Amino acid sequence: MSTGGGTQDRDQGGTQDEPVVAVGVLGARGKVGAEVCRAVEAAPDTELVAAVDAGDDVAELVRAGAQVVVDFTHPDVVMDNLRFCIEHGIHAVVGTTGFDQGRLDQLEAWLADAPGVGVLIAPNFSIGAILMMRFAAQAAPFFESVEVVELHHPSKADAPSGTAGRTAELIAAARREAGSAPMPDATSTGLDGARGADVDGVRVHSLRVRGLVAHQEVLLGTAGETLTIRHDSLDRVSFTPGVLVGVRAVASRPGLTVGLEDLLDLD
Ligand SMILES: NC(=O)C1=CN([C@@H]2O[C@H](COP(=O)(O)OP(=O)(O)OC[C@H]3O[C@@H](n4cnc5c(N)ncnc54)[C@H](OP(=O)(O)O)[C@@H]3O)[C@@H](O)[C@H]2O)C=CC1
Ligand SMILES: O=C(O)C1=N[C@H](C(=O)O)C[C@H](O)C1
Repeated sequence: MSTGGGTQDRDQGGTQDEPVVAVGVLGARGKVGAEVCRAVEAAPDTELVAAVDAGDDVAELVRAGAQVVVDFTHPDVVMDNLRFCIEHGIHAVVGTTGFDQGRLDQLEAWLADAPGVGVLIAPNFSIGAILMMRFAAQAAPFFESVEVVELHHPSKADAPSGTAGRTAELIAAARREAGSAPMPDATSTGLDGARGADVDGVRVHSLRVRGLVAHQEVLLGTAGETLTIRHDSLDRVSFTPGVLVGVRAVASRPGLTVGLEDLLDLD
């Protein structure tokens, strides 16, 4: 569905110095995509020019003049969407999960043939979740044990969540850099899955419970004390300010960027 014109300065928002960004949304009728559409329409410096969902013609993004596409679809379709965007010179801000190293390598290869195009992939766009990941990585070398528990709604396709996978990788990297010892675990017998998934040596446990949105705890422990770092997304509006940060920045970051943290002034 086209929703209006392409690139222009908008009377109420964009100026000569601040052009309005023409945005297309893929997954526009989904839980997060619908919130993103509302946020893009409400911001003074972005304009929703195309709202595309399953069954719609993706070429509408080109016809509508989208400069940046936001993708919140499904791990099974996101690579085809990104190939289309890159081939058509459209920058992409991606919330959809399911990216392993193989997929990131493929994106780098496509982007090498499209200089100037930027793709930003962030496993979580909420500021609280980004800080939770950072605090967990900072704390991890100070404790003998660190495990991740992620809790989501039962419509979620992937497990563990992209956020939990990224958190585990950041924890593992921080512990490697600090020379931390392997975590203690005497388990020698147990049911498959009882100890969760092993992500880079960090145990990750996935719960799917009706009523939940998106939640994560990182539990750290050492002799005589524990520390629990918890984040809760209670509403999907929590993701939209970060998405808009990405929309505004992606055109000035050609190539592949993973994670929103480099775009925020966290240090
Ligand atoms: N990075 C982040 O901060 C966040 C990431 N996510 C991730 O975003 C993704 C979407 O989540 P959520 O909104 O909850 O999921 P939903 O299932 O609610 O929404 C996905 C939407 O995309 C549609 N869709 C499917 N295939 C295509 C296609 N080829 N082109 C366009 N649209 C398509 C779906 O249609 P249909 O239902 O008909 O298939 C659906 O409307 C997931 O991977 C999730 O993990 C979620 C929250 C935050
Ligand atoms: O599917 C979801 O809902 C979410 N997906 C992302 C993930 O897999 O980490 C982000 C957030 O947890 C919500």
